[in-house]
Amino acid sequence: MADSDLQYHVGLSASLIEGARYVLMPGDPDRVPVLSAAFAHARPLAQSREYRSALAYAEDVPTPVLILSTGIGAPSASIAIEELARLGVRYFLRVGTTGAIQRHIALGDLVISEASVRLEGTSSHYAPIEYPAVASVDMICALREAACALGISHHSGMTCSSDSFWPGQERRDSFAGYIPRRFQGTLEEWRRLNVLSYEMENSALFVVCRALGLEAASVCAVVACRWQGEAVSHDVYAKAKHDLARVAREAVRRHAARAIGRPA
Ligand SMILES: O=P(O)(O)O[C@H]1O[C@H](CO)[C@@H](O)[C@H]1O
Ligand SMILES: O=c1cc[nH]c(=O)[nH]1
Repeated sequence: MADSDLQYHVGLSASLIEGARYVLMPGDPDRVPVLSAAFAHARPLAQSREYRSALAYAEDVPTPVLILSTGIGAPSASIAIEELARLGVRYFLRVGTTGAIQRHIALGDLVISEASVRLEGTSSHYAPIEYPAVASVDMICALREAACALGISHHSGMTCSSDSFWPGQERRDSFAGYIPRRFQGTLEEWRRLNVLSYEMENSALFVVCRALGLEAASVCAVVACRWQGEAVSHDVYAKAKHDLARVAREAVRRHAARAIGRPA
């Protein structure tokens, strides 16, 4: 493919990503070097808007692994999926942060999302609201196995993806204490429905990928415990991001070992 396939937003082309089939997708561009460091070799690729990228190599993964930040929120994540799919990427793993709403989940634990509540608007541009936002079973298995093998505390289950950080996640410290009526009491409702945590991109990732025939999953580090307060812990994140990177890399290795031989 010629460089005319340079994708408008992510600033990448097929030749730049060297046939990568997997992408690790953090929200925060600063997580790209952290994820890169989990691989034996990695090099920066491009920086375009919120999309910072690197290409990583692992001896036991047949193609390079792309790492690309998506910024905050579902619209920019959906743009990244569309543009990378055009370049041949097929497996999309979000490597994010999240706020727990269940009391048995501790700061620094990882949450593997099996499915996510669609409290965002982007996914409805791809499929009606009745369409479930579910992750790839094979990728969930690879994530669980990776976390177990590395001895990293983790949970798997439902998450909730909100278009806003404050009202949609019913944060009591929102400016002027403003939470619209439709979100009042929702944190407790999701908690009683066994939702594990809030973040902002999972459901769009799962719906867009399912709709387009791609595979997706998500692992997030818990940086807030909402029954303890609204604060997000930088100290916890500083340690947990390395656990996230190790689990992501090991999950790709395990998934790729099984995916070899599958039709492209
Ligand atoms: O840390 P990342 O991956 O950005 O994920 C979470 O953090 C951001 C909000 O602070 C949202 O993008 C949310 O989903
Ligand atoms: O509470 C949190 C923490 C991280 N990301 C979110 O969206 N919410």
